[in-house]
Amino acid sequence: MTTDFSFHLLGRDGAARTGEVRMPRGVIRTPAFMPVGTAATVKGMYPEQVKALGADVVLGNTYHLMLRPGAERVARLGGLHKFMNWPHPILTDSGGFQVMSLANLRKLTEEGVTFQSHIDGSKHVLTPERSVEIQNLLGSDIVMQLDECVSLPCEDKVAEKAMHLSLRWAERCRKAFGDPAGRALFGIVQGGAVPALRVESARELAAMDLKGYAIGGLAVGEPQDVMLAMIETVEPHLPQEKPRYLMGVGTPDDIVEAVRRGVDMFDCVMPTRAGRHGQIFTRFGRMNLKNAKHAEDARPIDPQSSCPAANSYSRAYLHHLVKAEEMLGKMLLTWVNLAYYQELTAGVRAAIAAGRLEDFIAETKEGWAKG
Ligand SMILES: CNc1nc2cc3c(cc2[nH]1)N=C(N)NC3
Repeated sequence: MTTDFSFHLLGRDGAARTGEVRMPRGVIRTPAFMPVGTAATVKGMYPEQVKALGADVVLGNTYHLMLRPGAERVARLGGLHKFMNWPHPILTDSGGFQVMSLANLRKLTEEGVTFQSHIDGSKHVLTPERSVEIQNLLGSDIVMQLDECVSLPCEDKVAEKAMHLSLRWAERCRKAFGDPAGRALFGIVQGGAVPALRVESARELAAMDLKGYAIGGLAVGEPQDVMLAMIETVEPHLPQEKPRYLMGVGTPDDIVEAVRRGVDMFDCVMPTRAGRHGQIFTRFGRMNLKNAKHAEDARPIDPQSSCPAANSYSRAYLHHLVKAEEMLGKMLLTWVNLAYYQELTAGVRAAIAAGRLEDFIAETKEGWAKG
């Protein structure tokens, strides 16, 4: 077990890469999909199940955990890994995005952001230093810088102001984080949909020599071609030897297209949230089990899937559970989706290692189209 944090490129296929992020709590095989565990739980899943699916790392959220149960309380109880019984790597988001999307009465200044909790209206402050402190209290393995997220579309000068503030906050996070063994601070590239701003952000962050780089401010409703164009703009300015993480992305198609363009890590609430609402992702494409056409379909979702939820329950039964809004329906379909996302990323890793990513993507998209 290593005491350091290191990234090893094990294979390439065009701009796509496969590798390993090695750290004390375990190895993250890339391209990696990180299930979202916002409030110290991957909703509807046992941690043992999440691990058994092949997930090497889960995501936690500073914003949610600082409000409830509180970062100091989690620290007093031994840290987030012990608290949620996930002894493997955890990446925590900094709160930058959630404050903008969830909190009330926000006031943003150079110092940081003050806001009211969406849970009980209590007042809170998040500065770069406090965000790093909270993530340290949680015991996070990969800490994200605090950034200012703008919602798209926005005026260029708004994106520029937010990008420059985020750079100054990255520097403050770097100073507050220091260089603790086995842990990493990732910067977040901002700049809205303005190529020149994105390039400036990437180059300034690369100069800070951080352990990894996220591309943020995307997957906020912009069309896929805008997101992919932004990745192509930023990618050449990010160090080849460090992990790239596309925040909040995405559908299976988003993921394979972003992998093709050099992204290594992903997180998205899509598989868990959609599963709770009866929508699933499979190698045959998407299905909505609310649809009456499944009411008497005795077939499992996918007999070839290794996931019990996909190979041992009829579509009719799952349709019934979804219509009845039964807890088990949410659990089984979350399991189906996370299993597929892990199966897809495992397939991508193997395809890159074998130099056949383009064939794999073509075969995969053919499967989705057949339905
Ligand atoms: C769902 N889309 C999404 N885009 C994101 C973008 C960011 C993020 C989280 C996201 N989620 N977290 C940040 N700290 N900054 C950028």
